[in-house]
Amino acid sequence: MKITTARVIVCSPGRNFVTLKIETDQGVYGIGDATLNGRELSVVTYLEEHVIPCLIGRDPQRIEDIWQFLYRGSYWRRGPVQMSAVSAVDTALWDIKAKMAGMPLYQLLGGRSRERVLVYGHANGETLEDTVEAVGHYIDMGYKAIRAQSGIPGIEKAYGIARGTMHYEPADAALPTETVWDTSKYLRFAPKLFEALRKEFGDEPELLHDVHHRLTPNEAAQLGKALEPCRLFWMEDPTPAENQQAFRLIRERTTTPIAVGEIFHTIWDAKELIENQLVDYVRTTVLRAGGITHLRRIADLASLYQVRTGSHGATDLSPVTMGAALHFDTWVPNFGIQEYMRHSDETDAVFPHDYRFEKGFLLCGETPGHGVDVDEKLVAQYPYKPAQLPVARLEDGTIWNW
Ligand SMILES: O=C(O)[C@@H](O)[C@@H](O)[C@H](O)[C@H](O)CO
Ligand SMILES: [Mg+2]
Repeated sequence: MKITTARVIVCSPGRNFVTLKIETDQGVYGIGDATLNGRELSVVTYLEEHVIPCLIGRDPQRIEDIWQFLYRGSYWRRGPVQMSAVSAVDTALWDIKAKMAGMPLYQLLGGRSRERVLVYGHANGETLEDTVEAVGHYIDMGYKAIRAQSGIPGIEKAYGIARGTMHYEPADAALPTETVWDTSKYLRFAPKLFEALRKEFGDEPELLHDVHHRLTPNEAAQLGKALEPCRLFWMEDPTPAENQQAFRLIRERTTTPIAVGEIFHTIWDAKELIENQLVDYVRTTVLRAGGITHLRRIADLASLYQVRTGSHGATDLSPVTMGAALHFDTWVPNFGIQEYMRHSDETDAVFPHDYRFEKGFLLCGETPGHGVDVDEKLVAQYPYKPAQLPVARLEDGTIWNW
């Protein structure tokens, strides 16, 4: 069996997506997601100039060998551009293998570990009251777990505040939008939000919160401690994880569960955090860390330390990533939760898929492969639009973590 062609498909049905389609001499093809939000075209070039020429003529069944070839063979290993490209290839090859076997992907991975995949939705509001209302809306839709992000009094345009209630798109302009951040206002406000949510909705719903790398370890410990009575499912990315040891300080001071990893690219980014049990959930997904092949290694390491998965699932990861992630989640023994930020109707139409939402859970389909395709005719209606992620500044103008 041979790879005959591989093509990169760029489209913008509401937001930009980069998709890889690998075709074979047996008529079977596979689809992978290579979207790197705000830096999309760098991955397009990496794939077109450096990866695709190496794929033509290769046996697509040799997934492991192709992974090693692309990872080790580049010499310049790791990083978001390379690993998004490797992820797309790997996802497409698993799609091909599963289609050849006539099985849904989760069967090839080892079969079903659960009937359905618990997901959390995104409730956002400009004020505390709006956010409480938005959480109520998700509860009404059947969600069991909800992430709450709110505007903060005195801060204009902080992270995570959606324009509508259902869709949030941070990459909103061709040049980065500048947002403002103030840690002390945030630290005073966040516990009030979660106290109000518990008061309104009681103990039952799982509540999550994304700190988006904004705090120092000490501030993160203060927040975790203040949120303990509100019993969060997790506090996400409380501080940047470049220094993995920074999490020791947070861990020693609070029992609020911690999730990290949406910007990790390999097992090395997560290794110390996992081995020292400094986090509870690892959020790395299929698209960011080398596809199914490498994510499986991260999950296996995590399972030795009772760390569970909590895959990133924002809308900049296309339905292709969501489909593959759901097969992974259906199999992986140490599953925790899956993020599910709904795609727009245009996006869903461009990427026909067989997964579905039911009462707070997602269910992957039974179609052979990962169950997601790309409609190449529709794609032509949505050309690429430059869009970058925002930057954050403190009130005095200092650049901060976004
Ligand atoms: O947890 C999340 O979903 C966020 O951190 C993302 O929305 C993130 O900001 C985007 O994926 C960036 O592209
Ligand atoms: Mg996040």
